[in-house]
Amino acid sequence: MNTSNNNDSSSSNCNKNTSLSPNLATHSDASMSSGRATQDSGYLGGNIWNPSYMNQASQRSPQQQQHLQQQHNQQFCFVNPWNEEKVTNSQQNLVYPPQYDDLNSNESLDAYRRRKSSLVVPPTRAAAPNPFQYDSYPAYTSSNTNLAANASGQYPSAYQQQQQQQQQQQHAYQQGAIPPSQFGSRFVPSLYNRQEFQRRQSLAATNYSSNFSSINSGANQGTSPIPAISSYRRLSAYPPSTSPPLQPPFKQLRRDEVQGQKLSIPQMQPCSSKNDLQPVINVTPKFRRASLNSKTISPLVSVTKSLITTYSLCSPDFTYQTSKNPKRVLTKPSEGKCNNGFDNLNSDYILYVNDVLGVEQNRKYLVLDILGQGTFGQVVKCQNLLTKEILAVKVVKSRTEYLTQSITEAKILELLNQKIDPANKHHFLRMHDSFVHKNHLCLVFELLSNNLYELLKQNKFHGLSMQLIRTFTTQILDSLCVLKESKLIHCDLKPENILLCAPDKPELKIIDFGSSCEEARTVYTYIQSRFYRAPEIILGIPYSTSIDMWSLGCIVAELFLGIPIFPGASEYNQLTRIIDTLGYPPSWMIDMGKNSGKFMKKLTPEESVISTQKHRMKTIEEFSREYNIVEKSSKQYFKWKKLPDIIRNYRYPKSIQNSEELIDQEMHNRECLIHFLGGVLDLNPLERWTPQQAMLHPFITKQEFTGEWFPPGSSLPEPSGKQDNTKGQQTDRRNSTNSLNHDYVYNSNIGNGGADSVDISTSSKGNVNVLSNFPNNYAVSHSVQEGPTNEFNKLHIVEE
Ligand SMILES: Nc1ncnc2c1ncn2[C@@H]1O[C@H](COP(=O)(O)OP(=O)(O)OP(=O)(O)O)[C@@H](O)[C@H]1O
Repeated sequence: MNTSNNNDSSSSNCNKNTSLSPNLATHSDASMSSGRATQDSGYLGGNIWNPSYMNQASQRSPQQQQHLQQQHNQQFCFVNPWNEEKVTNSQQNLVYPPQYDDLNSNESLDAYRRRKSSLVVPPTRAAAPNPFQYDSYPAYTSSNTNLAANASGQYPSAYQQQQQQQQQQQHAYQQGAIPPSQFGSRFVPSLYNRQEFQRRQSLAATNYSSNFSSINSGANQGTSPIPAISSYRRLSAYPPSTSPPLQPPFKQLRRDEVQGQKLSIPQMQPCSSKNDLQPVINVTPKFRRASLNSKTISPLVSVTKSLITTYSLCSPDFTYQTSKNPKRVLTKPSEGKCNNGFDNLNSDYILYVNDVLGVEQNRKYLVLDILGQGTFGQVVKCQNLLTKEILAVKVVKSRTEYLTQSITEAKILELLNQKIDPANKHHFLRMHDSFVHKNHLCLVFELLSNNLYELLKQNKFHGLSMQLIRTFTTQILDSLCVLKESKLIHCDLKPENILLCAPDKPELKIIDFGSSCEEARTVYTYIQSRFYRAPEIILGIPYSTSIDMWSLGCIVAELFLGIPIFPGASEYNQLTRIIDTLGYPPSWMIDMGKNSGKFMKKLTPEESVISTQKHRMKTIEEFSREYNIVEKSSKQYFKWKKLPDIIRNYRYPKSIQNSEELIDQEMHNRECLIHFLGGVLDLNPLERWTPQQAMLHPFITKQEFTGEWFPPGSSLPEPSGKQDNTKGQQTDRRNSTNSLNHDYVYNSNIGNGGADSVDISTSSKGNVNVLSNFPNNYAVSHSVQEGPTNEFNKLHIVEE
């Protein structure tokens, strides 16, 4: 053998495999002819019939071929499928079939050989029933076999057929037919007419049965003249239309043969229940490796959960440390510019997932994710590694002004948590701890869920149900009652600062006391988020806890409408929207406000003739010209301008649109809400309801609402004025359809019941019944509210 030749070396390997037995060698083609073996190896080592090899072989000189053959004669025996009668090792590979009696005239030799060879393995198929039963098909058996129907017209059973075949075979031998033993290992049990055999012969079938190999060996020794019948039958023995699937999977069998395993062909057995199946369950399936705890793991687990171990097993040099993982940065911008590179430009600490906060002060808060970002800093979800508790940590900006204000927040929360509401009943955020990390004050809070803005967003900015609004409002009012009694002002009440305790419960808590102050120390004048900013703050007059009630009114309206009721784009725009919706504030507020002149103008004597109002808003042009800015006109979010109209005409929930009764109920509730909002969104802070008063309103208490309601302790002699105010018609007398005239005198020294400390003298000149404004057919103009989100559904279910 030419060992310097690649082909030869590969063939040498093949020889090792195929030298097991001549017969097995004949069928070891599947793997060997699958691409790796070259043309020569097909001959030298593969020991298979290979058309390309045959071509090559035919092109070689007889000397070359003889030489090659001699090299391998001692190692294997190739059985030429066509040299049926006198097969010898020396000639079998070199001789073409002596006759091609079924060769089509237009068929090439190669095509013929391909057609005739069962070594061109057909695709694997499902197992078939006993193939002998196919012989009973009349169309086939009548012409080609002796297995015809008996006299009664019935076809013999498989067993009867076998018996019949054996008898026929014996008879045929006696008549001079060539016994299959003379064909080497080849025979077809049911067919021993030579020509017929030659036409239908398949090498594939002849070596699959273990019984069969022993029979063959017996036959070769001449001890068994009558071959036993194999329970498997070659494919080509079936009529084309009824060819049964191959069984068992030949490729696998050949592979097993190559690996030297003794073939054991499963025998057919009757099977009546699943217990008869006796499945073989591998305790340790192939391709599994041991895990570190001595169990085996699947390939899937090894490349997913156990990837690190797998890598380690693949390469001893592989090392892995969690600390070297790239950390996900949570802060934007993430470039370290201040505080030794720890902070970004905005003095925000640059937070990464898996950072540990508070180590310098014996704390260990593992950063998990970002929860929110605000003016004062960032709020991150953390795990206290010492207690395993999941919490929220507010990492305050490192600038002094924020630090000072946050210290105030911490003090107020401490006061609320420990002194004012130790039992945790009044919906204030709980603070657990505080520490300093890299010059940042960190406040540790209980972990809460979504804020109300996020809830509305999830609800596609559609309003919440009345019941849910009531539940939320009651809780907020409860907090505001406590704050008022404690003379504390939150100063930044908005949906973002009201958080659900859990995503599936309508319980909430008030957060962010970073702007809070004592009523007696109202140092800052520029407070509250714009949409929720009270008119007295915009105008610049002294303020009290009533600014929180204004914010509450804006929040309640937003919960109903889904979007802010006063979404001002600027302070000017904010005031314009408020006035458009609710009318002008009382004159004393405008006169008193430090900022009034910025947004308003005193009416000229000519203008005063047609209006009882002393002031008017500057036009956009006037304001823009004066401040050299481009003030844009208000974008209208609602078709209607006045609060009662906006509320009344808001689309109905889908669930009630088909029920007249439910619509009536809804409209009644809306009137109640309008009345409630009228009291809370009173432009006059002195007349605005306190949380205690609002708590008693029918909207909260669910008492019957008759269209009129006066808060206890109210010093207003004419409550109808309140109702008219809700229509935005009280103070905007130019547009007024009814004439009301309240003159208020601010006296901060008088502290009586009612709203805030105020001495009020009123003269009411009109009265309109709210209920009389109900449209007759209000259902017609309402669009349908789309379905709520899942999150909202959850709340809804809890509520209803
Ligand atoms: N305890 C908490 N649990 C879950 N999320 C929280 C918690 N505290 C705050 N958040 C989230 O972080 C956001 C910002 O928090 P917070 O309002 O306290 O920060 P801020 O800097 O004071 O903001 P603002 O600009 O409103 O003053 C909140 O809107 C909320 O979504």
